[in-house]
Amino acid sequence: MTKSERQALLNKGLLLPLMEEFYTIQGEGFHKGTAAYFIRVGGCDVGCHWCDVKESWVAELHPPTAIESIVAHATKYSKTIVVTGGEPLMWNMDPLTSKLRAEGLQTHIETSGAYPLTGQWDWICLSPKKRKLPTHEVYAKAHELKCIIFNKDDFRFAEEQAAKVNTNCKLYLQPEWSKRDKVVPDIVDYVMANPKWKVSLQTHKYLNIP
Ligand SMILES: C[S@@+](CC[C@H](N)C(=O)[O-])C[C@H]1O[C@@H](n2cnc3c(N)ncnc32)[C@H](O)[C@@H]1O
Ligand SMILES: Nc1nc2[nH]cc(C(=O)O)c2c(=O)[nH]1
Ligand code: SF4
Ligand SMILES: [Mg+2]
Repeated sequence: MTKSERQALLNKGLLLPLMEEFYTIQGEGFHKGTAAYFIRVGGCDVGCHWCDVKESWVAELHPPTAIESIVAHATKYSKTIVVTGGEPLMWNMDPLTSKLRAEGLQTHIETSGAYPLTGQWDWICLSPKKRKLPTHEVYAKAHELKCIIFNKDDFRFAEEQAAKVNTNCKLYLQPEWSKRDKVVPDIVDYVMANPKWKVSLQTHKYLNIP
């Protein structure tokens, strides 16, 4: 395959830069505790300074992988598939999600929402970032809003984002991992005072699983 043929397939979402795929327990948010197969797609230019997967950022470092092979692996492990990254919405997610759904699998996404929403999703976890805000469409369609708390201004940002999502959207505050000791007491107080929010922890990091 020539370089331009490969690029054309990436542009269509028929190949995706695959960083890793693994079967684990969803650690975060509404589906925390549920066994799920994770597909981590490379490429992200949002640039969160505390990102826990910076190795994902440069798409070219991850092999362009046929979606048929990603789906074939996924079907062996789980009925619940979480597509994450990197920022998965930098790629056209229509072909991957239609193949996953054709196999009867539930499609979940973890996204900043900073790029146009593609794909058919059973669950959208939107985690907005100040540096590159979500699109209007993803606010309307998100099932879960998961705001990361690194400092006190992030509570203000979280409320601003909560005002933009649909009324059925579940609301979560999740401590930034490196600041957890400092911010957890503030999150606890905040959720007790504002019970429309729930706490989300990165439970996989406490369990020492991927
Ligand atoms: C690595 S991101 C990939 C998906 C997408 N780019 C996004 O940000 O939603 C997956 C989830 O981890 C969260 N996350 C990343 N780094 C974190 C950290 N240091 N502490 C807590 N959550 C973090 C993100 O906000 C997001 O909800
Ligand atoms: N166990 C586990 N749960 C997760 N939930 C969201 C994750 C992500 O990086 O998107 C993640 C992850 O990396 N591992
Ligand atoms: S948007 Fe997601 S993957 Fe990209 S830098 Fe931020 S947390 Fe990391
Ligand atoms: Mg993670």
